[in-house]
Amino acid sequence: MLRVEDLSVAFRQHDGRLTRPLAGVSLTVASGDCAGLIGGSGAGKSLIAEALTGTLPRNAELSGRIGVSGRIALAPQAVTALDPLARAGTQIARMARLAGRRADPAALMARLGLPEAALRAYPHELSGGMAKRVLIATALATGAGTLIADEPTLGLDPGAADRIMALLAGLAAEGTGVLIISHDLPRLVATTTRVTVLREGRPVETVPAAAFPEGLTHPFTRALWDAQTWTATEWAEAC
Ligand SMILES: Nc1ncnc2c1ncn2[C@@H]1O[C@H](COP(=O)(O)OP(=O)(O)OP(=O)(O)O)[C@@H](O)[C@H]1O
Ligand code: NI
Repeated sequence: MLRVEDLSVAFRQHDGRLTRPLAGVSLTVASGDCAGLIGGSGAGKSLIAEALTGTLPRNAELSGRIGVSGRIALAPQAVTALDPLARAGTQIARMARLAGRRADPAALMARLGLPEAALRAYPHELSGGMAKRVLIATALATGAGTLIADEPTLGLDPGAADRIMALLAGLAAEGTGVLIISHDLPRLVATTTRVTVLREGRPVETVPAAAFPEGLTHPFTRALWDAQTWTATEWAEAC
C-alpha cells in the first residue's frame, strides 16, 4: 500500500534560488492495484518515482506525506542505473540479496522474454530494450509489495511492450501494488485501472481508465489522448 499526499520537490540552485518542478501531487496505489502516471517530457514523473524510492538527487528538497507499508522497488527510467561492471544475472541476484531474498535470475529473465545468454551479458552488450527488461528484473527480484516502473516500454518494439505491460498487470493481479509511468497513453489505459495526469509538475486529474476516451472532460487529458490516437486522416479533417 502506498499513499502520497501533497508531494513536492524543490531544488536548491547554485545561486541559492529554489525551483519547484513538482508540487501538490497526491496518489494512492493499493495492493493488487495497477495505476498509471502520464505527463509530457519534463513534467516531473521520474521525480515522483525518485521521491518515493529515496533516490532523488542530493540537492533535492522533498515535502509532503508518504505512507508505505512494505518495500517499494523502482525499475528506473535510465538504463545507466545498471552497474556497467557486473553481468545482468549477477545484478539481479545482488538486488535480491540486498532485499534479503534469493532470486532465480534465469526464471526472471525468461519471464521478461530475455534469452538465457543475456544472464551473462554486461550492460554494454545488451540492446536498449534488453537493458530495460534487466532493470525490471532487478526490481522484481526484490519481491517488493509495491513496484514503480518508470517508462518500462521505452525502446521496446510493440510486441515486447505489450508483453511487459501484461507482465505488470499480472503482478498486480497477484497482489503487488504497481505504478506504471509511461508516455504511451493507449497502453497505459489498457493496462491500469486509472491514470494520473501531470502537467509541468502539477497534477491535472486522476481519470478511471474506463473513462477513456468518451468520458474525458479535462481538455489537457483529451489533447494527450488525441495526440496519440488520431490518425493522419483525422488530423487532416480537423485542421
Ligand atoms: N537535479 C536536478 N536539479 C534541478 N532540476 C531538476 C533536477 N532533476 C530534475 N529536475 C527538474 O525536474 C523536472 C522534471 O524532471 P523529470 O525527470 O521528473 O521529468 P519526466 O516527467 O520524468 O520527463 P521524461 O518524460 O522526459 O522522463 C525537469 O524538467 C527538471 O527541470
Ligand atoms: Ni522521466
